[in-house]
Amino acid sequence: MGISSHSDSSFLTVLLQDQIGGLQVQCDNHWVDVEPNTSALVINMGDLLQLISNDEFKSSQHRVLTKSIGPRVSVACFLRQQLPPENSRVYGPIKELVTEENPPVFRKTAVKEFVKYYYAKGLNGISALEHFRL
Ligand SMILES: O=C(O)CCC(=O)C(=O)O
Ligand SMILES: [Fe+2]
Repeated sequence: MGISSHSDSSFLTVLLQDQIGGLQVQCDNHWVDVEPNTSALVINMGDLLQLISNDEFKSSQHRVLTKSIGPRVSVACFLRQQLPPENSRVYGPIKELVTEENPPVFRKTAVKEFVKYYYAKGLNGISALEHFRL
C-alpha cells in the first residue's frame, strides 16, 4: 500500500521496514529513497516536535510508492499525545526555546484543534502546522 506526501502529526514516529522499499523522504524539494535496511529503524520527526521546538526540528515530508514486486510490510509506532476527547492539553513552542530574539513562530494549539485540522486537511503535501504559524 502506498501513501501520499505527508508529515506525521506525532512527536516522533518509529518505522520498522521490510526489504521491499518504497518509502521516500523529501529533501530540498527532491524525493529521496529510504533504502530498506531490515536491521535498522527509521525515525521520522513529526509536526508536534516541530511545534514545541519552535521550528528547531522540522517534521519530515514523506510518502510511500507502491511497487509491483510483492506485498510490503511496515510497522509504525507513533509517539504522540492521547487523542481527543480525552486530551485537553495545549501545545506551543517550549519556553526554553523562546527568547526576544527568537520569538514563537507557532501559536499555542489544543491537541483537539490540531488533530481536527490535520485530518480535515487531508494528505496534500502541505504541513498542517502552517495553519498554526504566527
Ligand atoms: O508505510 C510506511 O513505511 C510509512 C507509513 C507512514 O508514513 C504513516 O503511516 O504515517
Ligand atoms: Fe507517515
